[in-house]
Amino acid sequence: MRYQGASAFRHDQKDKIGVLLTNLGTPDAPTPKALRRYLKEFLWDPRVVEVPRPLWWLILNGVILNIRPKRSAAAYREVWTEEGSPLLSITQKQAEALKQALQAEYGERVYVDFAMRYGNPSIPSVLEKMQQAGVRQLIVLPLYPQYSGATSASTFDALAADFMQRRWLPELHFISHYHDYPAYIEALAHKIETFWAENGRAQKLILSYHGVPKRYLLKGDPYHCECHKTSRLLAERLGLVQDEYVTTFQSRFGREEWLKPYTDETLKSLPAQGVKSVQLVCPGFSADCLETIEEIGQENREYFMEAGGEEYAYIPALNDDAEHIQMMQSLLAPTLTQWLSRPERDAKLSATLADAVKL
Ligand SMILES: C=CC1=C(C)c2cc3[nH]c(cc4nc(cc5[nH]c(cc1n2)c(C)c5CCC(=O)O)C(CCC(=O)O)=C4C)c(C)c3C=C
Ligand SMILES: [Fe+2]
Ligand SMILES: [Fe+2]
Repeated sequence: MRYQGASAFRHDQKDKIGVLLTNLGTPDAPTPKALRRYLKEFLWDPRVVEVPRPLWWLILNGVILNIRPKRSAAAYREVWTEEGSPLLSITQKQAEALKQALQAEYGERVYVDFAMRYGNPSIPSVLEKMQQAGVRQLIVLPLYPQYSGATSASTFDALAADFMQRRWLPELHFISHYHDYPAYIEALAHKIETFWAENGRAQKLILSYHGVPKRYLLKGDPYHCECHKTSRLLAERLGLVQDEYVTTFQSRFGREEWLKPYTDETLKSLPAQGVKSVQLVCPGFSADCLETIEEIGQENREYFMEAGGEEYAYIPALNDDAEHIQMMQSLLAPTLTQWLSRPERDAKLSATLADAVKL
């Protein structure tokens, strides 16, 4: 059978409105074996690595998957906690807090869950769970504030691939970005101001975003512009002038040129320009993860200190902060209120119709 139906469907089941939070994903364990599986899925996604498939298959399977898993596993071990991968445990907490908030406001008709684009819990497994639970209207909120083909569009691909196999599709609202949403800017600004109130201010604030190959920008990916717009709005809100902050890009992969300026090179060059104290914030990461805790919290700190820097601080991501959850709640509110204003499906009538079909 080509299309998967909901054969266990009961006509007296109440319809629900689903809210699905997604993030990138993470390995199941900090081991080379789990990393190999995770990186194989992640790096084979043509949205992530735009290189002709036969050539990339050879490089990925012949070189990268023989070297990278061991190196990445060592890095993941540095950040792994009793709750597992930080990205997974924080996303889980975000979903739980959002569920509490939305159900308190709208009641049990709203169903909240989370999924990962790569690894577990997978998008198809959570969509199946939601369909079984009666979700007929679905809002998907990928927790990527800035749109990129490599992240937001790739998440849409995974949804579409699942829907292509399903008989009964939900009504869909896909939130493709929120880089300039006022409550997001406000939550970031408040996080930074709270940090300043407790720790004082550094000479420079570094706004570091995950990079992508420069080629993607030249081909029309709006990610670079959206990062810069987030930075500008945040700087305006904080009253920062041009030389008090800088936007940089981190986490390069491979040999080609990525978006510049690079975070590591910027940090290595700042002390010689007289900047001895910096604070870093990563507005594109909605949850702390390997790339913030290890790369920004540890690796880049060493580069800065070795270059003559004196004070270095990382300001954590918004994670499951109440203000972050409220931001998500207000982002979802217009669609939720609109959908909730429609009459509920008449379960009683449907049950009768179903009986009629059986006769
Ligand atoms: C190979 C190219 C990569 C592109 C393009 C890319 C874009 C991109 N990634 C994020 C967010 C995250 N990336 C994370 C880890 C990570 N990213 C890449 C490569 C690319 N990312 C790799 C190989 C890895 C794995 C770690 C490693 O081996 O170094 C993470 C952290 C996941 C975790 O488990 O903690 C996040 C989050 C964005 C936002 C983005 C483009 C905009
Ligand atoms: Fe990445
Ligand atoms: Fe741009």
